[in-house]
Amino acid sequence: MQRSRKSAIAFASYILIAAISYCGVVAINTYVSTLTHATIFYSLLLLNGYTAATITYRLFLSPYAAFPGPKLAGATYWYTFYYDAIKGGQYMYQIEKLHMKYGPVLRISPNELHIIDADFYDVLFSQSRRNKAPTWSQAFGNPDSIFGTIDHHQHRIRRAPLNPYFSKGSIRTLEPLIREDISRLVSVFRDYQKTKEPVPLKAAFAALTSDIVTQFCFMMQSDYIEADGFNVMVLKAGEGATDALHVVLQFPWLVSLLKLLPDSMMARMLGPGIGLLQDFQRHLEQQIRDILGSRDDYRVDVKHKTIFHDILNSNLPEQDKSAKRLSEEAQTIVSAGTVTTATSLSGAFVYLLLDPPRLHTLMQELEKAFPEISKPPTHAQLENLPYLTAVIQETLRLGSGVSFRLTRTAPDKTLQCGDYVIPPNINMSTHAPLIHNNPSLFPSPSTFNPERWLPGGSANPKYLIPYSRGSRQCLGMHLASAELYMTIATILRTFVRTEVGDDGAIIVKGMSLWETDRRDVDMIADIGLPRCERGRGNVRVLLG
Ligand code: HEM
Repeated sequence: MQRSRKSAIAFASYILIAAISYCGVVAINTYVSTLTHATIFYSLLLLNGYTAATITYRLFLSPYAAFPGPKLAGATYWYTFYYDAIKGGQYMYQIEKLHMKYGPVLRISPNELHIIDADFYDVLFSQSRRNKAPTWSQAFGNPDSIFGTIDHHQHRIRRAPLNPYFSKGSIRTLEPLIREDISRLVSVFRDYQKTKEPVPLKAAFAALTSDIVTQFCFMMQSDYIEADGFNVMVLKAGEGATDALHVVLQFPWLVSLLKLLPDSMMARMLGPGIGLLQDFQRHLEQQIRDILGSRDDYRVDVKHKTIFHDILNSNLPEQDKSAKRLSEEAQTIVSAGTVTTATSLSGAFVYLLLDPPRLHTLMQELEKAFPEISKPPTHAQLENLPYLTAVIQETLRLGSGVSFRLTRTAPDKTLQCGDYVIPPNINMSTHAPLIHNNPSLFPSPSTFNPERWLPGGSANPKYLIPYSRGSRQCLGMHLASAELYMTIATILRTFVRTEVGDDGAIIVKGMSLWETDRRDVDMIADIGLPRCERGRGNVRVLLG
């Protein structure tokens, strides 16, 4: 567009805004005094000037203005707000449509590009210097946690003491704890089997993952597995906390405001589960204060070592060892490590139980590798099972627990994506579900088809990105992997049998879906976590 035409549009916008405001002033003139009228008039005039200048800058002068996309999205954040906050997590789907019109690099807000080129993913989410876009730092209310840390170097420093705790080797030593917790879950499932009550699978798996992560990191026994109904309120509070995500992204100061409210008011606004989360947070804060109070002791090899001991023992600067920051870190780890894996675990059971032939193939593999139920294979042995691995890859493609768009900026590099040259410091984002559901990468993307991951299959592991990549990729990915492999294998092997009927059809015994189908797991909205149809999502099975 030529500069003269752009200026004409800017001028016309200004005139329009001024005219609308003037009409408003004339309308209220009847009701207010002359003095108030004058105040309103000049305020609106100032506001108009500011708005017109902002819009002119965004549309014509900003470094984002060179990229294609709807003008309204480039002019105002209300465009994003409309699709995500008002229409409920729909911007991801609108972005998909806009990519079809505008191409792989798209301006989706005044200061964000969305990029759909799967081959650019490893460039964007790389180990090189990448900052997080500031908008997302506050998104979950923990701006000083590793997740909320904007600057690349500061993120590296803060993450360094945590990496060994979550390394593959460390998770291997954790296997007895994971196995013990899965056995506790099996015992509770046996009670459900006796009473013939449907098992709420997602709540059960959230109890499992929550018990594992709190024991592993904080030596805390939350015992949600044995709690009535698996303490479903914790799952609901975790999910409920993201309900406000899109509003918080537009008004980040709301988080600080909410934190000032008394607990009882928070519970009334956000539901009773928040009370449990608050109890848990208080417990963590006490634990941190206790450790900080015995600063002389934390360097010795304590028996009940928690993640805080590692952070306090590290060379992190003193301000990063404050109780407030450690508490933010702890909250991030627990919330990131609970609902995410529970979503994938419950998804896997739905996909498999709806597909007896594929479940049969998996059961045959498991029975061979795992002949005695009392002697379960290790995580490493399970990782060598090709069909189980394919089932988990396909589950993570279709139903991973994170749907929000991940953002990065390259502060000191110009990046090239196809024909586009992206200057330093531009906020760029990608929605993993849009890559995972791209039919040119994964034909018939909504079909559960583990075979696509087997040797000779069409799927390329390069495009499977549930945990993201680069220096900020999921801290808990090895833990999540151990939980997925060990839980799926143990629960199936303990409760499920399959056989071929006289007519050649596969008969599944021991477990069946209860009032549950794909609608209970298929994502139709992005609320940070993938959200299924309203009123659905309570994945239940009967054990018999
Ligand atoms: C299937 C399960 C899981 C999925 C799909 C998943 C996915 C992700 C993704 C996509 C990110 C990157 C966010 C970003 O780039 O900003 C992330 C970060 C993170 N995840 Fe996970 N996650 C899972 C399980 C876990 C578990 C079990 C833990 C527990 C410890 C965990 C802890 C974290 C933390 C602490 C971060 C922030 C890392 C950072 O910013 O450096 N996640 N996860």
